[in-house]
Parts: sequence; structure tokens; C-alpha cells
Amino acid sequence: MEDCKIIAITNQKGGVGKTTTAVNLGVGLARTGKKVLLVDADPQGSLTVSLGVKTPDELPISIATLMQDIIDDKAIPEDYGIIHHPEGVDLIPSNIELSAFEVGLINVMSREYVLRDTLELLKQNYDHILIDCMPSLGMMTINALVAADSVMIPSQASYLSTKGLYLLMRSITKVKRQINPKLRIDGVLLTMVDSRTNNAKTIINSLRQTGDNLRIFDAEIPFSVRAAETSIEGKSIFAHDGSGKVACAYEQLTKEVLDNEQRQNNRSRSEERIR
Ligand SMILES: Nc1ncnc2c1ncn2[C@@H]1O[C@H](COP(=O)(O)OP(=O)(O)OP(=O)(O)O)[C@@H](O)[C@H]1O
Ligand SMILES: [Mg+2]
Repeated sequence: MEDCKIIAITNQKGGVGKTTTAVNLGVGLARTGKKVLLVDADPQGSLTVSLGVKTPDELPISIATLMQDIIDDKAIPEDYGIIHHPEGVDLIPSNIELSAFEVGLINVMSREYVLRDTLELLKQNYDHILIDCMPSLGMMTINALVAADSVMIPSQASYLSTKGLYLLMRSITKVKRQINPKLRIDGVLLTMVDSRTNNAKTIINSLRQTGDNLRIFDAEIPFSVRAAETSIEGKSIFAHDGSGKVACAYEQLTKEVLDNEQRQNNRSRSEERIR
């Protein structure tokens, strides 16, 4: 498959809906017929649990195992460690081992490239790879930014502090300048939006003040306990409450991601023609 898109879902702020977005955007894309791989890049293993693995720490193979094999120059067998979810997405799980692995990365040559090299082997089988980052800007998140084509930043409207965003943008800009020039920012996804208190204008204005002209996705994910329930069940919102407002919002986000991609592809094609 040509043109696999790799999206890092990231925000160093905890609990803003990164994992929930990885699951539901992933399943959303799979429902349109795309082949999707979800990568859990968080030692908490929340994405792994959200996709039905009750005890991630007992898994024999995880993202840390795969990345270690890449460092050790070992061949990775087809489908190695990949979990197939009934809703049509594949998962590379994670668990607590990623914590120690990340510390050990410090001593590895080309330590920023390990995830990219790991995904390079898998890319051909997928249309989309979504990386669920941990809430930090450490080496694992840098690896995700190096591996990615673009970044999606989920954020609760109330948490959109200019300072937090500034730190994130600084990491992204640094990776873009030094390692991965093609990295794009898809935009900020507003999550857990409470329509009664959310003042979209104030938020957008404060974002503009960061000077980065950040795009905000038209799709907004409403606050709903139904969304919180899905992670316990190991299902997406589509399977849990398919006609609810959160499913509807994630469906809209899926469409927006696909539309943006289409636009991006057309643009690069016409740029090629000019050259
Ligand atoms: N739209 C929503 N409405 C209500 N609750 C939500 C919604 N989206 C996510 N949640 C809940 O909020 C909590 C945090 O969400 P999630 O785990 O997706 O965030 P995260 O950014 O991945 O967190 P972490 O930084 O710890 O990885 C979870 O309990 C989740 O079920
Ligand atoms: Mg998470």
C-alpha cells in the first residue's frame, strides 16, 4: 500500500482525550474501509486496555520488544506481536516495560529514529498508523514525532494554556527543523467540550496568540459519560453508543481527516507537476 499516513496523537498534558481519540478515530477510519494500525506509545498501556486487553503487563510482546529488536538488528516476523481487534483495527500494545525501555534509549545510537525504523517495516500493510503518545515530551514522544507525517493535538478547551501549547510547539518545531522536515501539524482537536461553558472564541483567540496559526478541527468532541464507559468495555464508541453525539463527532473527525488528506495529496501532486 503506498502512502501510509502516520499521525502522532500527542499532548504532554494528561487526560485530555488522546487515547480515546486514538481508539475512535482508528475505528472510524477502519469503518470507511481503511487499514489501520494503532500504536500504544504509553507505558500506562491505556490504549491497549481500551482495546480489550485486561492485563497488558502480562503480554509477552509489546512496542518495547519490537523497538528493542530493531535496535538489536533482529528480523521481526510478519504480524509479530500485533493484536487484531474485532472492530477492524490492529494494535501494537504497550505495557510498563516501555518505561525502562525509554530510559535505556538514552544510550542507543540514533535513539530518535527507533520507532520510525520499526514502523517502516509495517507501513506497507496499512493506510493509517495512529500513535497514542504518553503525557510527556520525553524520548518516546520525540520518537513518535520523528516517525509521524503529522500531529494531532487533542485538548480540553479549559486546558488550552498558552504555556503548555508553547512547550509542545517548541518540541514539534525542533523535531521538524532537525530531523523530520515533512512533519505537519494537522491541528488541535477540542475534546470533552461542554457546550454550556465552552467559549470557543476565547480559546481560538488565545491559540492565535501563540503565533503559530494553529488549525482547530471543525469537529469537536462533546463531553459524555458514554465516552468514558467505552474504555472499560474494550470497545469503540461506535460499538458502545453508535447513535450518540460522541460517535457522531468522531465520525465527523474521521471525515475531516480524510478530506484534509485528500487536499494534501492533491496539493503535492500539483506541486510535482509544476516541478
Ligand atoms: N468526550 C469525553 N467525554 C467524557 N469523558 C471522556 C471523553 N473522552 C475521554 N474521556 C475520559 O477522560 C479520561 C481521559 O481520557 P483519555 O485517557 O483518552 O486521555 P489521555 O490524554 O489519553 O490521558 P493520558 O494523558 O493519561 O494518556 C478517560 O477516563 C476517558 O474515558
Ligand atoms: Mg492516554
